[in-house]
Amino acid sequence: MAPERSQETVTLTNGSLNSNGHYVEPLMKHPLPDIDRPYTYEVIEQSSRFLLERTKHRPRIGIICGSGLGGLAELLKEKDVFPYEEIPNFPASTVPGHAGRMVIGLLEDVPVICMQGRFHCYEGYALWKCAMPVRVMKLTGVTHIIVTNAAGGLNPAYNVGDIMLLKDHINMQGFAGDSPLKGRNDERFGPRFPAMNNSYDQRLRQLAKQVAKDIGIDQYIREGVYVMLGGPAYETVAELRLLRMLGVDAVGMSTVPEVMVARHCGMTVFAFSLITNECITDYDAQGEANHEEVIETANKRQNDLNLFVTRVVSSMASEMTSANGKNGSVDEN
Ligand SMILES: O=P(O)(O)O[C@H]1O[C@H](CO)[C@@H](O)[C@H]1O
Ligand SMILES: Nc1nc2[nH]cnc2c(=O)[nH]1
Repeated sequence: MAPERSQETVTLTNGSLNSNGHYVEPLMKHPLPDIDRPYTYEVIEQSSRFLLERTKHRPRIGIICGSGLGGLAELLKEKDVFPYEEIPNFPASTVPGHAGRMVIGLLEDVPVICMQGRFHCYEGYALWKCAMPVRVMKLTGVTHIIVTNAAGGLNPAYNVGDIMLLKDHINMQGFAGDSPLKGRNDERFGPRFPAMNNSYDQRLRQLAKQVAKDIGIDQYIREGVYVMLGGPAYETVAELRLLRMLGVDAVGMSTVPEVMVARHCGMTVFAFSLITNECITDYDAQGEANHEEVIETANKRQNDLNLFVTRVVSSMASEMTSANGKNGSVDEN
């Protein structure tokens, strides 16, 4: 139907024609696809308030447990456990090896908030949704985050069972125009254009290397570059060869959105990959990547990793105490 003309403008369902007869789209009325509509600050606040009202702990350290690495959350004392389906606005965890619970409690004596299971974009979630729990943690008072993952070792010097401290990442989805920070920016979280160099805190990497030495696992420690691909398929030989040329050391399907959102809201980040399998870059190789091997390696390395993370958390909390007199807690309990 032809629009009704008035002298100055003509109103259409979604916009108007200006006096030159050009269609003018109304600002902000355009329905955005879900991918461009991250949760508002108020929605994130609702999730964090839900947690704060149900726990006495006030952690400043958050932990995201990667595939098969959720056993760490079992070590927490005086813990409060929140299945994701009970937390307002939380997506559901669908991957084996990801329990799907937020666990808040004491690791040794340090209060921590721990994601026992994370969200991946291959589960069908937008990148901002995969990373939304990081903002929830932020609004509960978290200032330092430990992000862990299971990854394929692409650097030929790496062995299965190694622990690669992330010194950098390649945001492959970003090359294609996707980002967990895409869409409207709310300055209460962070700036429109955040810097991403120095994302992986140097001081925490030093501290972790010292911890590894102290507990006798320094021979497994590596430092390298992680890439996140969308998954869920593992990589082809040609893709892996390309990634190696780009300087990638370990390949996974997570972490980058969480780290970007954490840096955007000013958190200090420490991240590591457990190398759970060797990336196959040889056309004649018989083996194939599979999630069972990933979980099996994670289970085998669980004890070392639990001790490693526990000690890293203790050392971080000591440093935070010296810096501001608080034992890794927003308010002393
Ligand atoms: O990154 P996390 O969640 O540790 O898991 C990794 O392991 C799974 C594949 O085996 C993928 O989800 C990949 O991202
Ligand atoms: N993309 C990818 N993710 C993984 N997660 C654990 N191992 C791998 C791997 O080899 N490739």
